[in-house]
Amino acid sequence: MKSFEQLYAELAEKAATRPEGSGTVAALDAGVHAIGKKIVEEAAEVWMAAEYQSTAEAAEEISQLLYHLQVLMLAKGISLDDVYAHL
Ligand SMILES: N=c1c2ncn([C@@H]3O[C@H](COP(=O)(O)OP(=O)(O)OP(=O)(O)O)[C@@H](O)[C@H]3O)c2ncn1[C@@H]1O[C@H](COP(=O)(O)O)[C@@H](O)[C@H]1O
Repeated sequence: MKSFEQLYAELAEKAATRPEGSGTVAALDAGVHAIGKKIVEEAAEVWMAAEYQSTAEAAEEISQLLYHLQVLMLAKGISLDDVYAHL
């Protein structure tokens, strides 16, 4: 289990070191357009899970949406504090 901050730090490290086989590196290389499409797809899966699936399944979909949002943040150079400033 990891926190939102821990995941962001891990993904930032992946982006910097570009380890072989990293899905995050592949997503960043695919670019903002592809990441954005993934976010929309995952958001729809969150919605569907919340309406028709279990609480645990909805939580898993939410975790995937948060992951892809963080990938977009990294692709755009947006820090956690940049986002937290608006919360
Ligand atoms: N938390 C996540 C995470 N959540 C979601 N995903 C990605 O989102 C996909 C989930 O999408 P779906 O369930 O819709 O499955 P899918 O449509 O079949 O997926 P794709 O065909 O698009 O790959 C997964 O296949 C992963 O590619 C994640 N990929 C990585 N992480 C974590 O990110 C860290 C770095 O990962 P790597 O960069 O791969 O090393 C690790 O700690 C991972 O646990």
